Amino acid sequence: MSSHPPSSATPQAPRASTFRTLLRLLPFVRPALSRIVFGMVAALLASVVALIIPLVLQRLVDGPLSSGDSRQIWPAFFVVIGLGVAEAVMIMARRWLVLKPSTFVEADLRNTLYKKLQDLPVAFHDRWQSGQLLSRSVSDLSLIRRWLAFGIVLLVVNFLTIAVGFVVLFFYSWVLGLIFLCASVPIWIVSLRFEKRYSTIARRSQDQVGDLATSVEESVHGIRVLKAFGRGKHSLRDFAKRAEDLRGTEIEKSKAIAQLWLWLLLVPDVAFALCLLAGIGLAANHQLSVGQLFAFFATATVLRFPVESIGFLLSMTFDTRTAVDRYFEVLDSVNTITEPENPKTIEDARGRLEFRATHFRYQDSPDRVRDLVDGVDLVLEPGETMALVGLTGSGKTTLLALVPRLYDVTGGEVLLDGVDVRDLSREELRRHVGMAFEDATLFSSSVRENVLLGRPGLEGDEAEAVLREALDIAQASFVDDLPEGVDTKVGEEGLSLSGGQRQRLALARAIAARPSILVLDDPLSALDVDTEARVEAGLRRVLASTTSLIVAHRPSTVNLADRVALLEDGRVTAVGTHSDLIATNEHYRYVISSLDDDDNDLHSREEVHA
Ligand SMILES: Nc1ncnc2c1ncn2[C@@H]1O[C@H](COP(=O)(O)OP(=O)(O)OP(=O)(O)O)[C@@H](O)[C@H]1O
Repeated sequence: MSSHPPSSATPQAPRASTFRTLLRLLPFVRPALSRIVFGMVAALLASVVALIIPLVLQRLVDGPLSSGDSRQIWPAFFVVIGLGVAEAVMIMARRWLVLKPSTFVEADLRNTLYKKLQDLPVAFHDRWQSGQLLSRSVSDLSLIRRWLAFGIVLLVVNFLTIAVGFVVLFFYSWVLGLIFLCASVPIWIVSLRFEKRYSTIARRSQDQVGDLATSVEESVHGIRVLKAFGRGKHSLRDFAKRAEDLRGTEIEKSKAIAQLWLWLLLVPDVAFALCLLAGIGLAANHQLSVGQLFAFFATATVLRFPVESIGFLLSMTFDTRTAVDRYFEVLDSVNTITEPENPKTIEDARGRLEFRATHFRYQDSPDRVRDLVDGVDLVLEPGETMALVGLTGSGKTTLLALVPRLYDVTGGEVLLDGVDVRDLSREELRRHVGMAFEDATLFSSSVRENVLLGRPGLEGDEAEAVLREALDIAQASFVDDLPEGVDTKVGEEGLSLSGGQRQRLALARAIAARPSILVLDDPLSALDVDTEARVEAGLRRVLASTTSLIVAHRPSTVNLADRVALLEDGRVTAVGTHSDLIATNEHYRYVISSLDDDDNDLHSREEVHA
């Protein structure tokens, strides 16, 4: 799993404005846009209705209440009731209109992100912490959904309500309206300052959530190691520190919100008091009727919720802006493993593999270090089995990864039947090349699905035959003893199986793909000597028609190969049969003698292979 930032420590690119950032959601929101707009209209109507109620009250106070004509009270009463019901219906309509489409937008955003993650190269995943990706695809997206369903609608509507409300206040009394307007100026200043401060804290908080998710993911993933080494407490300390960092940031966030709230609560109260003072003076001088004064305060009360909620809605908007930023950081990542513009095809794959002056270095390797793969020239003829041998860390796994383009060469070429692998479509390349890794990864599905992963179109008897043959060659008949045979679910990452069992299934998966090139990264390391010998015998049958490049960590694996290539200082310095190289190459003898093998006698199992 990746272990490097981007995390909270990542320097940020220059920030686009909040509006521009949020606008990037538009392509995803477009299908839901009409409903969201209608939702806003419904919410706005609800606000307008709420603002009309004080008008009726004014008529009531200045009319029947002051004249004492009780008959006129009832119509006003029913009008107020009617307006109240209309407001409730509008609010319900708003919720109905926006809730459902926002879930579709969220699902679309999530699927797009997942697709992108599948498409991005291994080099991307090397750099990104899994928890950061997890938090982006779960909590950030749910934030965006809530903002779409609720935040943006109320933000727009509340601003409009406040604007309309101010006009109404001016309508009742321009003096009181002006006082109210001037008194609210500090709110706008504080809100603008809030944006800057809050956005920075929100970003830190969301990144720290990602760090925390990485911690959980790593400790769950490595629970066996932690338990075996009694590192639970250490891991807890590490986790607690990250949780504490997040708590600190959340407190900072709350303080910023609390400061804004202080102004949002204080300013209307002060404005109310000032207006009350001025209003009583105006009413005493008969410049304002009691009904108008009453309606003014009723309207100002209606405006209280929109004004107060602005703080919450702004913080929600800035949280969402951060979530959108984080989301698009992944989506904007460039996939360096590109599809060729004019892909070539290999009609009849023969399986000739050639490394021609191949160079490769990892993107974060320092300039002073020479290329890890530093000019490899190597040819594997069709049907040939080649073992790749070298000291640990010499770049064997890396060289193998260049064949299916898990990484792209940084110089030279890798050719398949004379075609540069970068000129083949990725889909075609993956059809020609099958791969099995030392750390066999299985998925939480059935044995059958895991083994036939590379043959998605296969069904019925044909699928069964391929499955059985692959399991047979990989010596994986243990699957028949599982509770539901090949339909048994192997659990998360196949952890219900032993390491050797997982390796055999991963090997069966590579075999079932029926590639013309098989790339095996020490696929038998977890097997006992006898099982390995049987697998080797099975492989020999398959490998006869398939070109294979096998990283060998045990002399017994070398035994499978027609020839052996020696990787030394980033180059292939010798190619030959095992016995030739033993006889002629000192470094090869040194490497072989340093390899771990339970069975040092290479020839002791020849009868098995015969
Ligand atoms: N994703 C990566 N990013 C940066 N450096 C890496 C990455 N993967 C491997 N390396 C470095 O490249 C070098 C070669 O690694 P590689 O796994 O290819 O060697 P190897 O010969 O297969 O080793 P072993 O025999 O121990 O399996 C190592 O020094 C390793 O630290």
